[in-house]
Formats: sequence, C-alpha cells, structure tokens
Amino acid sequence: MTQLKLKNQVQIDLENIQHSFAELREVKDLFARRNWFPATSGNLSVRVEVPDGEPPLIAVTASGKDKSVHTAEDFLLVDLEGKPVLPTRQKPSAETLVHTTIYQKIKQCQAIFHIHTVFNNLISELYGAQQEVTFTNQEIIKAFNIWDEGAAVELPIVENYAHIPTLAKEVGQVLDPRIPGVLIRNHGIYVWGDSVFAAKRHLEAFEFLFEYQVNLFLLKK
Ligand SMILES: CSC[C@@H](O)[C@@H](O)C(=O)COP(=O)(O)O
Ligand SMILES: [Zn+2]
Repeated sequence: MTQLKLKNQVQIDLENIQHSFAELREVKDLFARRNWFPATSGNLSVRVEVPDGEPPLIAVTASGKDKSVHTAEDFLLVDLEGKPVLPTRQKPSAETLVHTTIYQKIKQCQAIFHIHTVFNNLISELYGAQQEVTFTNQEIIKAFNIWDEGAAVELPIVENYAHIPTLAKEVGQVLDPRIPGVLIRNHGIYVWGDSVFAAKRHLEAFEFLFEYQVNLFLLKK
C-alpha cells in the first residue's frame, strides 16, 4: 500500500486520499450538471480517513476553478486550520475557514457542500431582516431525519462578509447540530452531513424547500 508523508510527518494511505478526491469529483460533476456552480461559485469538502489519533485531514476544492470542468488540480488536502498539508501551488477554496469551522464544531460532520443558487439567494432576501427561515408541513423534512408530525426546520441565516474569518465566525455561532445547514444572505448555503450521501440529501431537501417557498410566495401575490 502506497503511503504519503504529510508536512507534519504523518503517513496517509494514498488510497484514502484517492477515495476522498473521487467522492468530491462525483459530487462536483453531479452539481455541475445541475448548474449549481455558476461563475466558479461553490465549494466542497470531505473528511479524509486518517490513522487513529492523527489530526483530522480535509479534502477540499481548489479556489476559483470552473467547477464544471476536470483538471488534475481540482482538489487538495488541508488541515483543520485550512493550511495545505503537502507542498502545492494550488490554493484551497477561499472559504476553507467556513468548512474547517463546521468540522471543528460538528464532530460527526463528514462532508460539507456550498452552492449559490437563485432560489437560496431569493429565500435569504425574502426573509430580509430575519435570522432564520422556518419550514413546516413538508414531507421532505424527513430528509433531515426529523420524523415528527408537523415538524419544523429552522434554518439559520447569517449576513454575508467579504472577510472570511468574520464569515466563518458568524457561521460558527449559529451552528445547530440538529439542522445541517446555514444560509448566507445573498450568497449561498452551506450544508453538511455525517456522510457524502447525507450531505447531498440535505442539500437537495433544502433546495426543494427554497424553490417551493419562492413559488408559493409568487402564487399568493
Ligand atoms: C463567483 S465567486 C464566489 C466566491 O467568492 C465564493 O463565494 C465561492 O463560493 C467560491 O470560492 P472558491 O474560492 O472557488 O471556493
Ligand atoms: Zn460562496
């Protein structure tokens, strides 16, 4: 089995890294087909399996790429401070600190996806001054593993900041382990899950709810 030595001397199985990059590539391709990465927006990350007791390792998309095309430099490895752990000329996502904040605060988090869509931006605009948007009476809420009759999902909304440490801090302050997402006003959504599959399911459920709510608003006008 081939091993790779990181800057901190920890040895990682190359296979684990390849597995994480393959997971990211699959999600990236799927979301690109859905037009979920307009104008280079969006970023993705997953936790890489590391030997017991070693520091966490994250595979993340490189910054500023056209996420609808493949290159050999689409992904890289960072530590929980968002620093590359191998010598590289790639730059991790500009929003890596948002990812690492979520991984630090939600221990079971295995994957984080961020996309900008017209519907997620419209929802944050529609709920103008509010710090959350609540969804109820929708079967799809079960996608969040909430099975109660009449369940409500309160999705936090934070303001957008160009200064990423501030944005990451704001996101970190509203994280709720029961609600796997945070909406950033007129920017996009961050979602996570305890697997790639769960994070994808959560994102699809949120985007369904956003589209429904915007259309309902228009119908009632
Ligand atoms: C169109 S730029 C959008 C970026 O500013 C940012 O919000 C984003 O989602 C992508 O940044 P990236 O550095 O490529 O991960
Ligand atoms: Zn963004």
